[in-house]
Amino acid sequence: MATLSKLEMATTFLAFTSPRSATALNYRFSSAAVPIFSRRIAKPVSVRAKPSLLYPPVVNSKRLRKFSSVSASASASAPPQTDDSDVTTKIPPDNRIPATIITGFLGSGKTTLLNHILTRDHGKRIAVIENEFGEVDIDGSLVASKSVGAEDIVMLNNGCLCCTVRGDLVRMISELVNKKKGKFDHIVIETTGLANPAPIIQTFYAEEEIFNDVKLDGVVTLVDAKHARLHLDEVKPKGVVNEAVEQIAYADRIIVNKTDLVGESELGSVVQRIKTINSMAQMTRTNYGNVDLDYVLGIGGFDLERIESSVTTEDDKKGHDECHDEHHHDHDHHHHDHHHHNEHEHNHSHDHDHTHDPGVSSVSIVCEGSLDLDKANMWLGTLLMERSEDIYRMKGLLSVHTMEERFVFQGVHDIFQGSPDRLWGKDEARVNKMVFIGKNLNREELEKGFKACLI
Ligand SMILES: Nc1nc2c(ncn2[C@@H]2O[C@H](COP(=O)(O)OP(=O)(O)OP(=O)(O)O)[C@@H](O)[C@H]2O)c(=O)[nH]1
Repeated sequence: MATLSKLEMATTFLAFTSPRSATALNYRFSSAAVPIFSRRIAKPVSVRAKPSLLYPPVVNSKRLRKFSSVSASASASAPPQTDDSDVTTKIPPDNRIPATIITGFLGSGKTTLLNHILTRDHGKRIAVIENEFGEVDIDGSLVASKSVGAEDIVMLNNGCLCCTVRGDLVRMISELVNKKKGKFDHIVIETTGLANPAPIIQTFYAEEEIFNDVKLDGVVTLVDAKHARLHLDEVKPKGVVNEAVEQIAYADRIIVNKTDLVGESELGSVVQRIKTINSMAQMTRTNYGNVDLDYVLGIGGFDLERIESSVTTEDDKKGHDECHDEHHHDHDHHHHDHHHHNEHEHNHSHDHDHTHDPGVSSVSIVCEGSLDLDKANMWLGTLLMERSEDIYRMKGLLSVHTMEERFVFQGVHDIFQGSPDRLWGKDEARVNKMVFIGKNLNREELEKGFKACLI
């Protein structure tokens, strides 16, 4: 894993560069970086004492595709790197091999979907990585491997991708890339039904040898319409994650499968429940994983240039003059969830004011206006530092005062990617849009923090 030099480190987190020189950057807020942030944030008097997320310095183009970790040994007093060149680079083209993670609870239909993908005529050569517990006859379950499709099917056995065999996953992907580059166009990874997708997602950012050649295209989560509620509502002992909830929380696309086994109202209730957890993902309903392949391959769920589609809600399309008040939702008191989702019902008469949701939920903020750069850096930087464990995913599109371009960002826990994208239109309303998915999200706190950054 690459480590930033002291100079790079200092300039990475300080807001010295001109807006024109801003370009894409990936960060990981390693625990080692925390003391540095804490020290700086404790002295907010100095501009230097603030982490800069929104105006990252120019980094050389190779760096753009490299993941960098931050070391605590860096000196905060290193001179700033300035670059006044007229850098027009925005988000550079990304030619890395896309990889899709297919996850979902036990029996939800992951292998069925994989077979569907492999047997369809899409012209893509797909390498498959299967993760199963125990001795499983791969050819038995993956009928497609006998016919057309899979260029390579490799198997990770005896362990869960999220823990013991993560090193094997890295080796496998590296081997695929080194030995078979050019022979396949896409990698599909099927996880076990009990996997938590987070460590798998993080592998794509944390391992430099993977990050440079392979990009995460998206997380597709299968949900068994018949049994989902049972799994989602299962009360786990304190500190134990509910895998079914986690799998939905990290998803870019959700496939509610096995709809032939349930009635409309049961299906509607499952769909509502899913939306409380993840309001960002697109959702579809089907049987036997029968979906368009475009729905699962080529998603761009982690691409900065495709942030807008995930943060644009139905309400946004109708226009808005002021900040959305996302607490206008129906609340489900049987569980700890609140319905922070796009197809929400406007309920102005609610008399409860829960601000702290102990479950996994989504919070969206949509608000017109421009942000003060320093304040926004401080807010996002602090949020990442203090709440990254709880914030599973976030995506946003911001309007920063003095910045002609929109600023787009996405994050998974302590991994943050941000970049200016296109220019704001002359008559375009400068609307900020953000979605957070995570645990213990306090909507009011998030909204208050954001609003305090507005000019
Ligand atoms: N009725 C019905 N059965 C389905 C549907 N999709 C898949 N199945 C069946 O459900 C069973 C489990 O499907 P799989 O594709 O093996 O599920 P999986 O998620 O890979 O299962 P695990 O690997 O055990 O986690 C199989 O018998 C499938 O044929 C569906 O939409 N409706």
